[in-house]
Amino acid sequence: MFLEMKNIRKHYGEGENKIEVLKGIDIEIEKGEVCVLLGPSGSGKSTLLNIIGGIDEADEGYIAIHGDKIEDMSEKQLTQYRRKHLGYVFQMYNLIPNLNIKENVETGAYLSDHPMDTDEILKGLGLYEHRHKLPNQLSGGQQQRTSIGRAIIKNPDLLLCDEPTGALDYNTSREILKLIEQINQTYGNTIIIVTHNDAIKNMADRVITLRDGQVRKNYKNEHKISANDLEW
Ligand SMILES: Nc1ncnc2c1ncn2[C@@H]1O[C@H](COP(=O)(O)OP(=O)(O)OP(=O)(O)O)[C@@H](O)[C@H]1O
Repeated sequence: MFLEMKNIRKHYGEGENKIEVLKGIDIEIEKGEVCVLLGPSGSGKSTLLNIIGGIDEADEGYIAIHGDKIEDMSEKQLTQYRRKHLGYVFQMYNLIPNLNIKENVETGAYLSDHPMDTDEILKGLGLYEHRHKLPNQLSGGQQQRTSIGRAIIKNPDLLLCDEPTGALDYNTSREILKLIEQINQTYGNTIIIVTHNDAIKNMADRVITLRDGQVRKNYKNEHKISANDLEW
């Protein structure tokens, strides 16, 4: 199993303010799967993604990648894990405003052992001609493509996408989802997409729904369609 989560629990606050955000999550994801994580606002999706990403810590339970438990890792190993295995795509792109598009993509290669060629990535993303521009000179879709470039330049085993289309219109969203699909097909990386958009589950290999900090549904999608055919 590529990614295994077992009895993940997480709370925030103490006493009267204590909220149980994740109440014992068990999930297994195979290598190369596109997994869509759905659930209402506040159900714990981003918290779970941040725990998988090693940015937040669970109170209980464990996450193992390739059989290596994250909780057993030293700070140094955790840094290695983030560096080697993980790419992160955020809803609001989080680009560095005073670096151009090429430089923003290159920040993702920092400290990576075998980064991919930046120009190749820029060409694949349709950003090559814009490479010398600053983020605020590009559309939302182009900025999101830049942030995807930054996440994939180190060719991560695991690509985590938190509402990657949340700020985009229908056509641009579909373009971004097609890009994510193409990355999965080309590099075989495992991809987790957190979204509010129910339609995106149709392009997934695995669909997981959270409600109130628990897994409500977890199934393999036998009738996967291409991102190009998604409608909402
Ligand atoms: N750092 C934090 N401190 C306190 N409470 C938090 C923190 N992060 C998240 N929460 C709370 O945990 C709950 C789950 O939040 P989370 O962001 O994981 O949900 P979500 O399913 O991703 O929601 P959304 O779809 O709105 O992004 C919410 O009630 C939120 O207010």
